[in-house]
Amino acid sequence: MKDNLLTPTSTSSSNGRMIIAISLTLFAFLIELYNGNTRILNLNNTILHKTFTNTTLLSFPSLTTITILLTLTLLLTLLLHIHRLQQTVSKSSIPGLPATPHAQFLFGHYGSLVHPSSHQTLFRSSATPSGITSLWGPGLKVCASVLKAEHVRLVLRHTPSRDFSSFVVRHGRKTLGKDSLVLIEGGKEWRRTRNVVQKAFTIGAIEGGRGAVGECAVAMVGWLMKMVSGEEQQRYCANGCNGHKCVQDTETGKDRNVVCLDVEYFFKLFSLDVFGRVTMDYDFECLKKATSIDNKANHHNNSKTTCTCFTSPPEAAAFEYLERDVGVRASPKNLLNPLIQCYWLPTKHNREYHANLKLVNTLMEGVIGLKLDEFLSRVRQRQLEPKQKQERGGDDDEEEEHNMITMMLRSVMEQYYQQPKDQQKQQQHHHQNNTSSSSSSCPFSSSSTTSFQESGNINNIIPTTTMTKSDRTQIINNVSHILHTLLVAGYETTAVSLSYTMYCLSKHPRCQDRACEEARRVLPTLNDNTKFDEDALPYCKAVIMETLRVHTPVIFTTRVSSKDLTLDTDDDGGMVTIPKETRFVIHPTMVHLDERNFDRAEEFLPERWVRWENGGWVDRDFEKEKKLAAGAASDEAATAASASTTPTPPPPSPLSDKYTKENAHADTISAANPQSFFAFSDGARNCIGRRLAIMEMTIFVAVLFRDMCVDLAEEGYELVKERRFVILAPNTLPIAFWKRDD
Ligand code: HEM
Repeated sequence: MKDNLLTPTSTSSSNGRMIIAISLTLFAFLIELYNGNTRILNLNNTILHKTFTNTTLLSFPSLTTITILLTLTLLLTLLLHIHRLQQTVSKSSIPGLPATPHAQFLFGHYGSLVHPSSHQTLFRSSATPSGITSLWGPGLKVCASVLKAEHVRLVLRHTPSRDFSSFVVRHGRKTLGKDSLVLIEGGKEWRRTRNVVQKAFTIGAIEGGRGAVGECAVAMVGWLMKMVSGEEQQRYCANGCNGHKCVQDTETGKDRNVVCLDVEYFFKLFSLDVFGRVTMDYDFECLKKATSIDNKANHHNNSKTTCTCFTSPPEAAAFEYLERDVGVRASPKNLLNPLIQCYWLPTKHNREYHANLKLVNTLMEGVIGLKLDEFLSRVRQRQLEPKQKQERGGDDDEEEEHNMITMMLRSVMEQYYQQPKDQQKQQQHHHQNNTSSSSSSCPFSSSSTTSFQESGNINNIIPTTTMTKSDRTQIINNVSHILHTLLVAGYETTAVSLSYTMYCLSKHPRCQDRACEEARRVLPTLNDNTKFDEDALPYCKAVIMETLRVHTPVIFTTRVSSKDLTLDTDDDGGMVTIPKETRFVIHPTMVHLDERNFDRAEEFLPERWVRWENGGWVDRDFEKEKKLAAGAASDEAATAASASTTPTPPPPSPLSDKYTKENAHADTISAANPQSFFAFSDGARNCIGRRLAIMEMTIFVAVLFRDMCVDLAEEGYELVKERRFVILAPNTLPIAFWKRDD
């Protein structure tokens, strides 16, 4: 293990000397004053002089004297305290681990944590050889960070408890509701809420959404094609906008029509449309509305190369506003700004906030209300059926209610009607007292004492008489909060990930060609009967996995350990015990880009996830390849066996011929270990939307690259990432799309 760096850093020791010097000077001044000897400070005849040289000081101190002495003593104590804190933060937060520099006495390493560029220094500079770092969190909480995949897995699987700043929780709850899944720290309350959502995110429900995702992807790519061909140009991009343009292909010298867009905005529309159709059984028509508004009035020509003349449909704009609002209000910059912290102040910001929240709530509640009516009418019908038929009806229910929103309604109602009456009343009362719909209580909150269990048949639980108005409001509200939470967790993450995919593929045209080959083979035609299946598109899926590995959108996640964890610090048997209650900060990008976890970690190589076999791409089996390689090393027939661990390259094709050398380099990469991949976190608290997100993005990549190509739209463009709350997103990302001519 490295030497322990427990010595204070040079900055903090010079700060310490300065503090001691100031304290001593103040102390000397105090003594001088008390002796009435103010002449050395030339204070004769000043108020201070009169105050202190008056007889009152020596006989009986005046109120002013006491106040001044007290203030000075307090100041002195404070300075000494700060000095002590400075000394503390310069040491390791966990005994046995090296100290990490750049800690600050008030916020610890928080300042460096929030700046993406500082992560590298922070997490790597002072880590043990196995990648463990000790940190100070805000308020000098003890923190640790781990880089080795094995350690990360252990931490994430050990406990689902997260630790949040109280500001994030406060503002998050205001918008997403008191029992928002993402904001509950852990424990039984989290488990109950998670179960409700989990019941809706079944494999069947997600697979049932493939058709809708395919349709949204085809609509978006179809629109891009029209833009490129100029069919839509007149309407959207006329009058000087450079969104649509004709450029010369550098390789062939031929003219090429392209459309250039700042992509994140479009992927947000796509992601919202998909979310609506898959989870709410509702079509927001965001893309359609955004692209069919005659935007000439909104036309602005401030971008040199990228078309920006679109207006967000109101729903998309409202979701976007609320998503950003939490980040703005919880930002450390605004913590002391009452105009931002107080929701009730009549400011422009607050008016906009309330209007957007109302718009979103009205929309959600309207959709849920309709679904609830449909569901109730089915249940009532069944209640009227003869008993025998009711008993057989269980299976039909399952089929009929395979959409997510109905399944959520079902779980919420089961919970609600399983509770004793007095608890239902209590919740309604609580709801009525909270005029803001977003702060109502939830039936599966901690106040509920009933166990969360399968009820068997919901037909027997729902009252046969009409549901009371307050029951209805309560149920709609709870489902609305769940949907809003899911939307916040899944909307921007997906759009940002798709944007990064465009960036990676622009930099790696050889991967575009391989994705195109696969898409054309698997999706020879695109029509109403096309079956979209991400599992049949392993290469496109590998492109998504590799993008998420290299550009992980969620910047970090936290866990609070519930027991001591012993981890190795180096290869020589060194160990460290990290005490319970330690807060772990896990930074997935740093883990993914660490050579300990992935071979040639900095390179973008989808081939680490898939191999060519029997005329198509298949997922690579890391464990099997590892065993084969290990067996081969000890075996006589080493050469023959090791050949089977090296993926067979695909046969040359007209598309990939151009990139023979690059492809050969990619095909020799060793298999990725899926257990070292943490873009969706791990353990019981992993991302609930992982499957949906991968399905949505894989299908989009296949549909797009089947017929189109992408490139960076601005020469010399450099990817700059900005932090938005917990997401790291590209600042701008201008991408040029064009139609493949091969
Ligand atoms: C590329 C897209 C996505 C990425 C990279 C992503 C990533 C993550 C990560 C890293 C977490 C934190 C888990 C932790 O603290 O350990 C998370 C949580 C969560 N995600 Fe996702 N996510 C994505 C898409 C989605 C989608 C589409 C949905 C739903 C529609 C969703 C719903 C959630 C929810 C509800 C949680 C909170 C789970 C809990 O606290 O128990 N996510 N996600």
